[in-house]
Amino acid sequence: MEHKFFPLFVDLNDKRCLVIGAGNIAYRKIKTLLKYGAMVEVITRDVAEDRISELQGVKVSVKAFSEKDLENVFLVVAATNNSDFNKEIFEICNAKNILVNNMTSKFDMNARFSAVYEGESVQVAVSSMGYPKKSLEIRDNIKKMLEKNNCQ
Ligand SMILES: C[C@@]1(CC(=O)O)c2cc3[nH]c(cc4nc(cc5[nH]c(cc(n2)[C@H]1CCC(=O)O)[C@@](C)(CC(=O)O)[C@@H]5CCC(=O)O)C(CC(=O)O)=C4CCC(=O)O)c(CCC(=O)O)c3CC(=O)O
Ligand SMILES: NC(=O)C1=CN([C@@H]2O[C@H](COP(=O)(O)OP(=O)(O)OC[C@H]3O[C@@H](n4cnc5c(N)ncnc54)[C@H](O)[C@@H]3O)[C@@H](O)[C@H]2O)C=CC1
Repeated sequence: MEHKFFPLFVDLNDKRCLVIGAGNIAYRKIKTLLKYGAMVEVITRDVAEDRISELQGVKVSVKAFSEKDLENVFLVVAATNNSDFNKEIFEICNAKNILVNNMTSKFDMNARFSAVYEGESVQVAVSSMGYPKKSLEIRDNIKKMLEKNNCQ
């Protein structure tokens, strides 16, 4: 369903975040979560991206996902390449009021990642309702503007 999301800055430090799926894009999402201090766990059918196994402090379980895995989880990333399964994960998490991102959809999630500019004393997050290319372009323009005006 297409509707506006509320922009919110969330403290992920020491929060349990569960990533389901372990491919190339999951790797990028995990790196982002780690950057903000999250405790990341991965559940996957197989590890398609080897760099995930090398990440310090990330627990990887090669097993089938079950609803029990959601206990005390703050944020879930549905990161498989199976959009039907990712949608199912979204529906389960949403019903439990768990934050859930879905990397194979524009709408079937309750939390989207954004295109971020990190300055020393400013953070800018851009979302374009599910269209990341547009967000990246706007983020890059904002970055230039802030740097030009010495507003980092
Ligand atoms: C809805 C959302 C859900 C989510 O993943 O959170 C989503 C969904 C999808 N992205 C897809 C593709 C790509 N996404 C990127 C990049 C990023 N995508 C990010 C966010 C979001 N992507 C959320 C909306 C954000 C918003 O509202 O603006 C960024 C900003 C943040 C991040 O992921 O951390 C990060 C940049 C990080 C950085 O560089 O700083 C690239 C480029 C690249 O990889 O280099 C491509 C390939 C090029 C292309 O195809 O555009 C597809 C497959 C489309 C298809 O196959 O057709 C879907 C699914 C779909 O559209 O159905
Ligand atoms: N949101 C975003 O930022 C982006 C999303 N995409 C989308 O991402 C998808 C491709 O993602 P990649 O990471 O390249 O995939 P990949 O093929 O590298 O990895 C898929 C992973 O999902 C796991 N998996 C699949 N089914 C599973 C199941 N039932 N249970 C548990 N794990 C399962 C696999 O074992 C594998 O680890 C494409 O559909 C594309 O549309 C692509 C670019 C960016």
